[in-house]
Amino acid sequence: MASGGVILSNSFSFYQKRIVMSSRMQEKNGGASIPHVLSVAGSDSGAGAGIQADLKACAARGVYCSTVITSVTAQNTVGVQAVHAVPEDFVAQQLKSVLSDMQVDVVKTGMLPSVGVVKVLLQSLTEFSVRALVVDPVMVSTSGDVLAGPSILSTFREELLPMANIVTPNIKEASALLGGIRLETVADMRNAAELLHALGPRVVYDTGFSLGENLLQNGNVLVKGGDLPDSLDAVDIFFNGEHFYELRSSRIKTRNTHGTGCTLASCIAAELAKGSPMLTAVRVAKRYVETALEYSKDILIGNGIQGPFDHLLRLKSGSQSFHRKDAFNPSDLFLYAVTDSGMNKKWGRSMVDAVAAAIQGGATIVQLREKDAETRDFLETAKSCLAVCRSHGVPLLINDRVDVALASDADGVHVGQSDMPASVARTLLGPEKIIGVSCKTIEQAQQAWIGGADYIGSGGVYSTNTKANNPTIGLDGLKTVCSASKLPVVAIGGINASNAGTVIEMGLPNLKGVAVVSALFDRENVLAETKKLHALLMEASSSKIQ
Ligand SMILES: Nc1ncnc2c1ncn2[C@@H]1O[C@H](COP(=O)(O)OP(=O)(O)OP(=O)(O)O)[C@@H](O)[C@H]1O
Ligand SMILES: Cc1ncc(CO)c(N)n1
Ligand SMILES: [Mg+2]
Repeated sequence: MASGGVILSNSFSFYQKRIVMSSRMQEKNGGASIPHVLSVAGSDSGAGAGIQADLKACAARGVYCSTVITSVTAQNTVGVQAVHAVPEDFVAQQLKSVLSDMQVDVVKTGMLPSVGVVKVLLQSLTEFSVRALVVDPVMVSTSGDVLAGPSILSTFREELLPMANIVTPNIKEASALLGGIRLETVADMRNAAELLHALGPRVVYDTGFSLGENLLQNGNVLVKGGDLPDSLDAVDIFFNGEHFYELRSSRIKTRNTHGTGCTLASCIAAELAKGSPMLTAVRVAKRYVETALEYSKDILIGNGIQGPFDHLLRLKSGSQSFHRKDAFNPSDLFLYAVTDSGMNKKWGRSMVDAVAAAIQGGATIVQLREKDAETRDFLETAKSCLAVCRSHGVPLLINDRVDVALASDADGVHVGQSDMPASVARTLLGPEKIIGVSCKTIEQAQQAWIGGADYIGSGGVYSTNTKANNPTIGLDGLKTVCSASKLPVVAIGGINASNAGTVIEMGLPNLKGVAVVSALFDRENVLAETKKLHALLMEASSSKIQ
């Protein structure tokens, strides 16, 4: 059962036909299928919960998310100001548009504002097959506003829950579904999970990907304890019909918990779409919510009691987009300082002092090159140098170590031919960071361009003792690479005050500057040497061959 396994269920036998059809279509198109969640939910104008949370959660988990909007809410961090239900036949139309065209793996439901909408959804699920149904039985927002009234309870209980592979009520929703029973302790939550399991959900779930003991899974219940009174941990109870699992994480002290429920359910759906077994999907989802809350605990959006959090873990002030003024500017390559800890140690100065002096002397970009440092020390040095560079608007790149660049939030990396390929570094670092690649040949320059680099470093132009076994390419080699490169070039290797002028005066196309190590750092006075070289480069630039 390699793809599209047989789904067994009390009423979902129609699944099989569709799965055979869809795998045939995928074969015909020849493309890879992408894990796909369809969120059937309401819109939250404040974008912390509902459809917006679902889209962000799926994006963060690397899964495609299509959307059927059941209701539009005017909502913010204060509460829900108004609700406008989308007509049922229009919900049906959206479902048909998505499901008739796209291969959806998992449907996740949020706000279903009327019995009619639930019926429309169930009808669609008899026409188009999916692998699993995740039901978040949204009823009341944290602000106390009603999102689905009590008239819907019996439809949830009798028609929706029996179709769900997992249902994820919070404490209030579990209580409402069970006729208003009291839920105040973890023991009450266990009891509720068992009672809800008896109502359904009992659809047998097949990931369709993995064989073995995880292949078939019974319907599941997750009672979420985010709102459990007096609880130090955030405790959720998972029950699969056989075993209870008490899933605990630390309770993050934050006001930014709006949309945790929607996010958790979407993340479960996303993991199922990737082929995870149910318990794994739930554990990953809980860990993801905890991580996102911890990251976002101090962000401030809105003036109400419950704020949204950051699903993509990128908004915190201090992330680079707040500091760098603009994208990579090739003229920053003009005087490129590459550090060397051995040299700085020899002259009795710290790396930060050396970098500060180089910047003061006119260095336009700095690369931190640490071949022997322990990772922890390298990271600390990177952070301190970054503070200096940021305060002067000078980009800081890290030699070779993409992990250190990421951890320190430096402006980018410079990689050699035997380091990580530029394309992989680009995937890890994202579109904003700077990537430079050392290239000796036209082919390497071409490859750097294809891989998404921003500039290339070409050399060694002259022989140098900062790099062992590094053949020089000379001025001719530099000329060849510069003429063919689609990227800006910085010349490197044995360049100093006595030869920098010659390099610049050649007027090579794309050559934007020179990179130097010893000429700045194997000297007693870094500030004076950098100033001298800067003046010389200015002079040479004005007289270069046009
Ligand atoms: N402060 C917190 N720290 C850590 N985890 C939390 C916190 N608050 C909620 N959670 C977790 O978030 C998930 C969602 O639980 P919660 O009970 O808040 O759902 P919900 O009420 O449906 O959320 P919402 O209606 O705001 O979308 C659960 O896994 C819960 O344990
Ligand atoms: C649209 C919408 N769906 C779900 C919730 C529950 O958080 C909400 N507040 N708003
Ligand atoms: Mg909820």
